[in-house]
Amino acid sequence: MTYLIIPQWWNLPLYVALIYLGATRTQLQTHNLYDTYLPGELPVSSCSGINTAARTLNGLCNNLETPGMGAVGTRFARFVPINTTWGETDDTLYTPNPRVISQQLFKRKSFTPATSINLLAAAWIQFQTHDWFSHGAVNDPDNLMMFPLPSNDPLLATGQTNMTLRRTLREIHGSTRPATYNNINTHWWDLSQVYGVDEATHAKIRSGVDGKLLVASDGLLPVGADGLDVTGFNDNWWAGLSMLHNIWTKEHNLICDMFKKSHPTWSDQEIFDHARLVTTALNAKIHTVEWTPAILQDEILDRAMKTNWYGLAPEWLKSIPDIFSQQISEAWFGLIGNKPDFAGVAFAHSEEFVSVYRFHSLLRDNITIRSHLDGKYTNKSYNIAQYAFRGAQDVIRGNNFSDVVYTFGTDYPGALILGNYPSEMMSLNKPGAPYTMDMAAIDILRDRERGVPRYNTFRRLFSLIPAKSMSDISDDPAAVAALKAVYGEDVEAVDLLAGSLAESPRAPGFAFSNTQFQAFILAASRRLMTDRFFTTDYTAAVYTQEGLNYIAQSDFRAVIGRTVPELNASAHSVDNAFKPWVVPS
Ligand code: HEM
Repeated sequence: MTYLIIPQWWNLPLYVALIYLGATRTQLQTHNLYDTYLPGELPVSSCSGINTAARTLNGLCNNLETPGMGAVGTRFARFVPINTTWGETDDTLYTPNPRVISQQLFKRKSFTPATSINLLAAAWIQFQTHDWFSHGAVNDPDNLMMFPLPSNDPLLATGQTNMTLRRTLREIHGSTRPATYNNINTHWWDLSQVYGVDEATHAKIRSGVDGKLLVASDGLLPVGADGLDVTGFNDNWWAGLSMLHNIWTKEHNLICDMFKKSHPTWSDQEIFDHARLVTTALNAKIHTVEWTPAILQDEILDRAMKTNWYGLAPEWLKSIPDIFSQQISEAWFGLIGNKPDFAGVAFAHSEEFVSVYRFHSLLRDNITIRSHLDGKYTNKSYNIAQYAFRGAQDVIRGNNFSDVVYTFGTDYPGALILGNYPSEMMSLNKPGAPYTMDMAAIDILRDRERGVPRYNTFRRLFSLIPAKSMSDISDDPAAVAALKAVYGEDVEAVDLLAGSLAESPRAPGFAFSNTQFQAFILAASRRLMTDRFFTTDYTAAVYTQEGLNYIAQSDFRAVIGRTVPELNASAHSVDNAFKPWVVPS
């Protein structure tokens, strides 16, 4: 297939643009899927004795032919050829100095808001990434990366001279193949951040009655000895995550009530399994047809995402026989309930996918709680140190839950641009971590360490036109000057995150760059089209018709209205719950 790159595809007429995005997905499926397992390396598992009509905790047996695919602890795949993923070595690993990039290029001097979305949208994407992936918080204590602080660094005054970071835990395959990294969560889109991926965690979150998850007497998640909410996955915790885990726990429990009523003889486990399927699919639908069109506010994107879920065909034409090729069928009928599509490569998230979601600039320096009754700010304000980790509880339980959710619905996150990375994230003290973290420097170093290509190589490998000079990256002279101050004229040295934050033009309404969007095109479809529970088994026999109807009839506004009824009207003041809610004047 001949593929023609159209840099500003968003200027094409709607249907031409949709065809172009479809062709781009095919191009990427052909050139950007690389398995990191050699044949026979993936541990063999069996599905005998497993209820294959339900999602498993560890992700085993989603794929019945290859039961281990996407399971907890399996390797990240790659979106770029394996021989390009060696990971940088000392001669380039620390160049330019990650701390210089952090302080000169990324650091927020004043807050620039992203005014097309609300703070819910920021918490939401981290909540989703915790479903899809994590390299884990442990890292390798015996293998450190270390680089000197730049000569003008204020930290030198404290006596600190270097910055240290533990390497990511990895599997080394000798000198012929690059190291690989394991996902400590399941790769599947299965809401594992809510349900957990192992028996011990899962046992703590179940009530044991009618399929429901455990909540405390105030209706919110219980708190563990570590001061964090008891839920499936609570790493890098903050108020936004606590809020969403609470909402989805409540939603799960409401779905249990529905099933208990219609199937009074079902056991706790039967209700749980069905409620998990429905809750998970509803979450995936909301992400696909609501969150994405909010963060990428463009008519083409809106249609493309709805096509992914529903297909282009009107309902009355959906009963015609599917005699089409896979691609036409996916566009006509949608991915959901269609045949699975692996494009010849086993499913797993990739390192490159992790990298394009380094969205720490979305975080606000302060969250000030508003009253949902009159929209006015209260005197309760929390900086990052106060709203992160154990501080999440102070926000969630120190206020009315409805006021917290209202605050997230009405306030803006930060824009994903240069110079807007919260400075508190550059001196982050995570409980249990061996050092204070400069998250901006870490974002840069992790990509280099894991062999994620720098910006221009990334563009080349993703069928995008590479930049010839800094001014090809951005049409904003200030951004170009900032890039040059750190990278000189060396456009090949620009890191993926730096180039992405600097990049313009963007499609109007896009909160992130077209370079990041290219990886998104591939991943957004793939996590749906490879999952048995979104394809072959998206049926009434597995979900129940009642379950399918529930998913079809719900959006995030409805979820908020059900789980926090006081906010029903506020959530419905907008056509999409991720757009800033209308505050009464
Ligand atoms: C206060 C809130 C947050 C805190 C405390 C936090 C903290 C962290 C920490 C400590 C890491 C691991 C650093 C390392 O590699 O050593 C990390 C990684 C990451 N964070 Fe955040 N983060 C927050 C919010 C967010 C948000 C809103 C996003 C948006 C998507 C995000 C996306 C990521 C991604 C993609 C990674 C890489 C994960 C991996 O390597 O598997 N984070 N964060």
